[in-house]
Amino acid sequence: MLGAIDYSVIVPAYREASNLRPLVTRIFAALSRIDSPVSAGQVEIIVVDDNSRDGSVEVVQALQQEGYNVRIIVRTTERGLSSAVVRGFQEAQGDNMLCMDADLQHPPEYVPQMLAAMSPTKLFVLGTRYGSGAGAVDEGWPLYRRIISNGARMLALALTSASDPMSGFFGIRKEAFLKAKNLNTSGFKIALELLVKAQIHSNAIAEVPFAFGLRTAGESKLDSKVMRLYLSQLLELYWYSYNGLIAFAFLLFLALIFLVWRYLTASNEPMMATTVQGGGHGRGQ
Ligand SMILES: Nc1nc2c(ncn2[C@@H]2O[C@H](COP(=O)(O)OP(=O)(O)O[C@H]3O[C@H](CO)[C@@H](O)[C@H](O)[C@@H]3O)[C@@H](O)[C@H]2O)c(=O)[nH]1
Ligand SMILES: [Mg+2]
Repeated sequence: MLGAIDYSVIVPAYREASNLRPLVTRIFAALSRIDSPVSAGQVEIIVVDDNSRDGSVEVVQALQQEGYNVRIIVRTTERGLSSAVVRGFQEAQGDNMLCMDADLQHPPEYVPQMLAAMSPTKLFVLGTRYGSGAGAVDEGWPLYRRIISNGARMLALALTSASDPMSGFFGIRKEAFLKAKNLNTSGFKIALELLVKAQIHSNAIAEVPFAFGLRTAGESKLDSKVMRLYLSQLLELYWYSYNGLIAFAFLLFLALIFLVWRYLTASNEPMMATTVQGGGHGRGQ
């Protein structure tokens, strides 16, 4: 697979050894189809792994030996989805960079279309789970996950016109990525961060409806810490995008949500239980 690399697919991965082979082979199979708008030889895949030590490195080495243009970066001093994506973008050879999850929830068959949607005028491509052509977003999801997903989306409405900045399946042109300064790389929402800080206007966004799959192997790493990080990221982005007054109003709104939540959860607790739970047990992000 020689020739210029125009497209880089960045895959943040933590303990995803069993998903990497199907991911890589399905992406290249989709690119090798006769109707693919992008050819396999133009594409590299970069897995950014946070020292999973679960055999991911060996899987990628085997795929390389079979001729797939894939490499793995193993980070040992940093952790977190968003910072892994940024690291991948920094290492990418292609001018068109796509981010997708390792766990096959972002279907590999959409990759050619997502890559081809980027151009000098379409600086950002977003896989969206909303609108016509998208599969049912939350089929099979528990209620709490649906509420979190929709709540998170609504809170970002005033920051971008993109229909689904939370999908995690998105691409950005290198020149736009380089424009974004002072990125907050904590948590999961790097797409929203880039949409705001690279100042992507609505007419520069291409949207591709897709059906969000179910994870069949490994575990989700989205925990309450990720949600708290998202709220603080939102606050910062409101501050960045608007004047302090609107950010302050948003802070009050968040405080109100918090109070309602405390009230609702407290009413389900015994009278004596004024303090609940210890610290989070999620991975540091
Ligand atoms: N390198 C690295 N990768 C990570 C880390 N945490 C998660 N990942 C990788 O990031 C991808 C998404 O993580 P999941 O744990 O599968 O998250 P999810 O709950 O399915 O959330 C996904 O879907 C959401 C939409 O419902 C998205 O909002 C979110 O960004 C993500 O794409 C997976 O490939 C996972 O291995 C980390 O600390 N480090
Ligand atoms: Mg997932």
